[in-house]
Amino acid sequence: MPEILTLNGVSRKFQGFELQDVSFHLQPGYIMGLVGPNGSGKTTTIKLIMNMLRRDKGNITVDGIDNIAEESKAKKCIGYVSDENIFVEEWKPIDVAKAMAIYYDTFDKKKFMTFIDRFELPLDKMIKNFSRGMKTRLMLAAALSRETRLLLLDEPTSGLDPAIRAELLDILQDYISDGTRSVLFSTHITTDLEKIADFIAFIYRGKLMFAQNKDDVLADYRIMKGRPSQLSEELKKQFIGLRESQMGFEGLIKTGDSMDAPAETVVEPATLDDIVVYHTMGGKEEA
Ligand SMILES: Nc1ncnc2c1ncn2[C@@H]1O[C@H](COP(=O)(O)OP(=O)(O)OP(=O)(O)O)[C@@H](O)[C@H]1O
Repeated sequence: MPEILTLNGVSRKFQGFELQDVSFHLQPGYIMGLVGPNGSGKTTTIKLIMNMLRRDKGNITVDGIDNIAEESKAKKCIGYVSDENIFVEEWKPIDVAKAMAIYYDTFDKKKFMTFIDRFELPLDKMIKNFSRGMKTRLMLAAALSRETRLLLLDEPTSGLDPAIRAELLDILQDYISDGTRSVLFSTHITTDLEKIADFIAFIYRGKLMFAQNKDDVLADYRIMKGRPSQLSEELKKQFIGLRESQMGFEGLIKTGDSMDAPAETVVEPATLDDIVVYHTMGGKEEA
């Protein structure tokens, strides 16, 4: 079975920003979370996969299909949820169903209606009068109601209330459970990723810092805390990001570098949030 998604040396330049040489792949049956601070290139990466933006370099395949040479075939494999509404604002959910049935031969109206009901969406209201979370739920209902191999979701959980968010995470796990499909979703809510992601791709200032198994990522880093007197210049150099105060210090360090921690410093597991936040504070560049 081919990889569900492959990016090879993908680059795109805007004024003041460049997505540089991004390469990663996603195998069937897995969920990958795309993280990084505001403006780091997550939406740009997702739009390049959707060919909504032209890349300058590199190539992208979806289920083995080149996303430019065979664009419509590739897009049929993808269920896409944008960070903004993609439907005509004057449409009601029933108009979305009509349009989906025209564009996609695998669209299942019954399934769509079941999701409309499950996501508690009104049938008789125009999309322009939907809240942000309702718009996201509608795009999810549409994306989940046809046969796809990849769900490509741009911050799908950020506008959702906790109950629907938990439900969505269950839906995503269900989606990949037969081992033939995958999910790539960007988010700032790293606790969602701690729950369901198998892989984490971390983009910062247009560069892919890593795309790795989540457990390996968590095993790779530690938080070290201590008193100011324990922080030598030598130790400072080891930190990826460091916070100092008169009371003490706390920083992110590679697990290997934490092995010879000075006596009485505290070394703890790092969360994904710690890993993202400390990487963006500056300090040592990744090897
Ligand atoms: N069409 C465009 N024209 C010019 N610059 C753009 C365009 N699209 C994106 N950018 C720039 O590319 C950079 C990355 O933006 P992008 O939306 O990919 O970030 P992001 O990681 O998704 O951020 P956020 O977490 O805030 O959604 C930003 O500096 C943005 O201004």
